Amino acid sequence: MTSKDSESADRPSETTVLPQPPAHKGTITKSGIILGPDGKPCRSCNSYRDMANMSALLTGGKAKSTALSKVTSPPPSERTDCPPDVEQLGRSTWTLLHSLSATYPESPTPSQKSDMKSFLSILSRVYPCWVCAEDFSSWMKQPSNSPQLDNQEDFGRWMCKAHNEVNKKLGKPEFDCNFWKERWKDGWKDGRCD
Ligand SMILES: Cc1cc2nc3c(=O)[nH]c(=O)nc-3n(C[C@H](O)[C@H](O)[C@H](O)COP(=O)(O)OP(=O)(O)OC[C@H]3O[C@@H](n4cnc5c(N)ncnc54)[C@H](O)[C@@H]3O)c2cc1C
Repeated sequence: MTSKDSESADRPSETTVLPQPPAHKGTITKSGIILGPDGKPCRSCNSYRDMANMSALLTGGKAKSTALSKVTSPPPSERTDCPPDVEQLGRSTWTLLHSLSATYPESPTPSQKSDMKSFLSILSRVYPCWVCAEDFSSWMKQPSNSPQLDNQEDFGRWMCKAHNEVNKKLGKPEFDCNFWKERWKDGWKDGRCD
């Protein structure tokens, strides 16, 4: 066995990585606050803003010392090191995901394709916002949405389509995927990223 053979033997083949349900689940309260598996408000599933609004509604504007109010106040403006809410986590994750597509090979090897397919499958199970993970996982499972990994352009456009799916769900404007490379790889033609 060559070192290349043993390397590929250690890797999961494309067919062995089956989509699984997200690893951690919780529930959604009637008031719309997403709880984690521990029954507490899930910080990475809600925005600080939504949790603060909900807390104000529940307490009639007065803060109470409950599990909810402990995570519902927006982070004090003087702090920049608070745990991420669903929006901060999302922005950071999209930055990673689009940057992965921007540096994906033009002609990937079978094992590079397999690695990326595994990564996306695992991400859709372990993403800390469990509702986001569930939706992302079921979207990817549809045959027309399976990751396009034959080359960098296909992957960049697939990632843009995946992100637009979430944008649509959240009522945000869709991004024009013709510009994915300017946004995430080359910089805009106006030179302001140089
Ligand atoms: C896999 C995944 C699933 C998510 N699911 C949910 C969810 O179910 N509920 C929820 O509340 N939040 C979810 N989020 C978070 C959500 O997508 C946003 O990240 C968050 O709301 C912050 O949005 P934003 O407006 O700051 O910009 P983001 O949507 O985070 O985008 C960051 C930047 O990417 C660029 N961009 C936008 N769209 C595209 C695109 N299609 N292609 C290329 N570049 C683009 C823009 O320049 C934008 O400023 C999810 C995030 C991820 C990674």
